Amino acid sequence: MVRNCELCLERRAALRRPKTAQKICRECFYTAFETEVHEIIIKYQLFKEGERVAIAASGGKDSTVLAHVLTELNKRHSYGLDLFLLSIDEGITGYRDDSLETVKRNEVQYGIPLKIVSYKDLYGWSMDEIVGEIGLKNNCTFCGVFRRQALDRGAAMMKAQKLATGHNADDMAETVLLNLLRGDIARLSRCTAIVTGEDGALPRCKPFKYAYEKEIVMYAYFKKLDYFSTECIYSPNAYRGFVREFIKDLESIRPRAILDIIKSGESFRIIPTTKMPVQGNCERCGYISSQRLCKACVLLEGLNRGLPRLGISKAQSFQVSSDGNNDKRKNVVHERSKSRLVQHNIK
Ligand SMILES: Nc1ncnc2c1ncn2[C@@H]1O[C@H](COP(=O)(O)OP(=O)(O)OP(=O)(O)O)[C@@H](O)[C@H]1O
Repeated sequence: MVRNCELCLERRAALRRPKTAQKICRECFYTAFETEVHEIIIKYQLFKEGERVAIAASGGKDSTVLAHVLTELNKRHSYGLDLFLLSIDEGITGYRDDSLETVKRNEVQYGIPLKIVSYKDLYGWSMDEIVGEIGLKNNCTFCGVFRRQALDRGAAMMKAQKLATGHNADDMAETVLLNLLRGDIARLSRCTAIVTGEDGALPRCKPFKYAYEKEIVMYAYFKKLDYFSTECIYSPNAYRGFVREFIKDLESIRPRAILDIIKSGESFRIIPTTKMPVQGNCERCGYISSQRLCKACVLLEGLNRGLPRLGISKAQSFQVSSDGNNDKRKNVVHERSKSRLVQHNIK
């Protein structure tokens, strides 16, 4: 039996909404989804009028829907935002080159400018080259650390005042559980924040913090948005993948589980005596860091010296010096890598 939409009671129901299990029509789904994002933007004051906002755009479903929805809401509610797309080209042949083609089309479709920044230009290394050195295991560490800085640096080049990413509720729940499983209390206490880095140069926000991945996919599908859906060819992160599957299983039994995990994460309070990292700046590049050198500089130094595991090994058995020459194994310098040493300075 065909039922009418539970919200408008007029049009035919076309889908069951993953978040609420309501049977609704497409139009009511679009309205509900967009209204919820707008309400989150207003409630948490994610943007200020006139702000220049970089939308971190990978070409994937989340950031494509984010670019579409932010462009729409900016017009509809007169936010007065100066939006642009910011993409990082990690240099992954057969993956990022294809997804960047999607972002280039999005630039035309949404009528907002696009800036592309590459790892090769910033660090002297593409991910294809890094994987050639380190192999598949651990390559995500390089990619994650480098991307974080690359987004900040790209946004700074474009004089952005804020960065918006497409992290969704499933990503948030996954991060809460991962930090819990790793016993990473410092990260657990801050990973659910909807805005981070407010004390630094560039605050980041997550307008989709409460949006379900399934709804984002549905939105993109019904709106026929142009996005790229292939998984990264270098992502063998089994532990994260297991947590992801676990959350999907929980969601299938009880959809609210995702929001409840986020709520639990938000409720964690760190007892005041817990030793927390003190934020300072990297001695070499100036980027925010709780260590003398930021993680990107340590990883980069390892690559450039032919010791790619330098910043990966848990024991941190190698001392990294501020001039990069003090290592116990300083004689083991890879000539090819040495020639690539790139000044990595963001000051
Ligand atoms: N290469 C990139 N360039 C710009 N932004 C990126 C890039 N990779 C990731 N991001 C940003 O970080 C967010 C989370 O990235 P993640 O790698 O978890 O991908 P995801 O959850 O599949 O998101 P998406 O569907 O947007 O690719 C993305 O939504 C996007 O805003």
